[in-house]
Amino acid sequence: MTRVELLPTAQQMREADAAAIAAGTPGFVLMTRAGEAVASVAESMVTPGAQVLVVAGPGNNGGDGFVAARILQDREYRVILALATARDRLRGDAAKAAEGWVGEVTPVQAAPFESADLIVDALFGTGLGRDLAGDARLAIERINASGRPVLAVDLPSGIDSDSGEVRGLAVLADRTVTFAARKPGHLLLPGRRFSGLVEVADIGIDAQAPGADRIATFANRPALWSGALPRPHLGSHKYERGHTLVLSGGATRTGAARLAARAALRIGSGLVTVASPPEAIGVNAAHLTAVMLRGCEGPEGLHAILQDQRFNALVLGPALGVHAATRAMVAVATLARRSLLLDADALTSFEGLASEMHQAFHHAPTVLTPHDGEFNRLFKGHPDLLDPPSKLERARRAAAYTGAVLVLKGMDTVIAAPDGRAVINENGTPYLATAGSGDTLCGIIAGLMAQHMPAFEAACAGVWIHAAAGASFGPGLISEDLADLIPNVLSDLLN
Ligand SMILES: NC(=O)C1=CN([C@@H]2O[C@H](COP(=O)(O)OP(=O)(O)OC[C@H]3O[C@@H](n4cnc5c(N)ncnc54)[C@H](OP(=O)(O)O)[C@@H]3O)[C@@H](O)[C@H]2O)[C@@H](O)CC1
Ligand SMILES: Nc1ncnc2c1ncn2[C@@H]1O[C@H](COP(=O)(O)OP(=O)(O)O)[C@@H](O)[C@H]1O
Ligand SMILES: [K+]
Repeated sequence: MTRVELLPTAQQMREADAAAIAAGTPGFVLMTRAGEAVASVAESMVTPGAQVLVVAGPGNNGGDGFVAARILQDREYRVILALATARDRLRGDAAKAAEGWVGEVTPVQAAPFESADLIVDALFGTGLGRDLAGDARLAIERINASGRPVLAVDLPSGIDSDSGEVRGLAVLADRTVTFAARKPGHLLLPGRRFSGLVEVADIGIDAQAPGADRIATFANRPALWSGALPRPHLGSHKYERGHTLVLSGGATRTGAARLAARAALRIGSGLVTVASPPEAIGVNAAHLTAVMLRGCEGPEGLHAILQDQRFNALVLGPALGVHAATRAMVAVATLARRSLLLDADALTSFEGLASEMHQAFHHAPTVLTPHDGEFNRLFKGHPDLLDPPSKLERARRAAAYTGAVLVLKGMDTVIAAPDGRAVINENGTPYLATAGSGDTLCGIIAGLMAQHMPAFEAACAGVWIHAAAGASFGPGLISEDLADLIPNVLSDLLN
């Protein structure tokens, strides 16, 4: 929890590997340490003397498998080594590791998958370069059909290290031992689901320095943003803690705004006002206490309210309606240059009109919070933003395109900044998939921005706090609960 966790790309791992070798640790020593780590986790998964099937591929991932096989054999496990390539095609350290294996080498077609007590998947790791076919694919089909416990070396074979995508087919592992650092593919779906429990083994490589491409991806941990969390001081007055304005929908669609407003107040925004269309004033008034209420009719109404400079953060979108008036409100809010959060209908109103958002948000802190459906609608007609199979890449490109911080929601929420920084969240719970939970997230993030937290940090913190609040409640969670769970999460973070 206390350290920032960089998730290196496969390329950054190769650079870190080369740096360790240049600093005096031979590649074969790194491979030996990797194989030792695999062997010790394997031992923890079986009883003494168990039958372990190591399935090795053509590269260094296979090399790690050969080392692990030798160690387990020395420790008197019954090891069978199945190789998914011709032995004479092994090169470099992998060939050297294979020389250390004195047992038989079984072709994968003949390997006893179903009778193994444990299968060690050492087919492919960070070097997977294309969709699977041939012997390797057959081996994965057999592993998955066997029903036996599986330990993956570095990554479940078939999972793309950078994107978490399945390249044709992938091993469904119970556990994964990875080296030096987790990779984005361990946190992004579907890779996260295929990886099982992931352990990181220190093999003497420093993978925490971004590589030459400088594009850094991090796991969402408090260490990234807790220093920027707002902390009121003795002399703080409420206006210093910001004033969040949340736009309400019409008479039958007011709940979303109130959920966001309450969350903004709980996260510490000094004041929160719901701006309501005249016909919904009554229903909003009946439900609001600490949150204030103002009448607001359309874009002109919003323009008039924003003459008061103290409104410094806005939530626009939840239940506002999909129409031109919502687009006009977004234009008013953008011109007003306040911290701005756009969600739901504010995004869907721009369906097929994303070009109107091109570089629109560079002038003030702006956060967009689409789920996949909203993202796909918003960027319809922009294959460069929609087509990359990697969620990380889609979010990064959309952030660069709009100039806003992009929060692409889901179980593996990605937060991307226009400058290329990106963060993957992992502390959520499926209980957050409940009506109104996204509205609460809007209020949390806007409330943090109202307190002058920078947009990217506010988005990362907001996503984490929202998820921690949901997870702390668990079964039965409804979105009305979420705001009131924030204080406990906050006090853990601030103390
Ligand atoms: N970096 C480090 O710090 C350390 C890394 N270590 C370990 O090395 C692993 C990375 O090794 P790696 O680079 O040799 O790649 P790896 O994953 O074995 O696969 C490459 C091979 O697969 C082949 N191939 C690719 N796609 C294919 C496909 N679809 N279908 C069929 N073949 C395919 C490809 O062949 P080619 O593309 O050349 O035809 C090549 O032969 C890493 O995950 C970790 O376990 C540790 O030892 C210690 C330190
Ligand atoms: N399976 C899941 N695991 C973790 N978080 C989830 C899951 N499903 C949804 N969420 C989170 O719940 C929230 C739902 O938001 P959204 O889809 O906008 O719902 P709504 O419009 O009903 O408020 C998002 O923050 C999303 O990341
Ligand atoms: K593997």
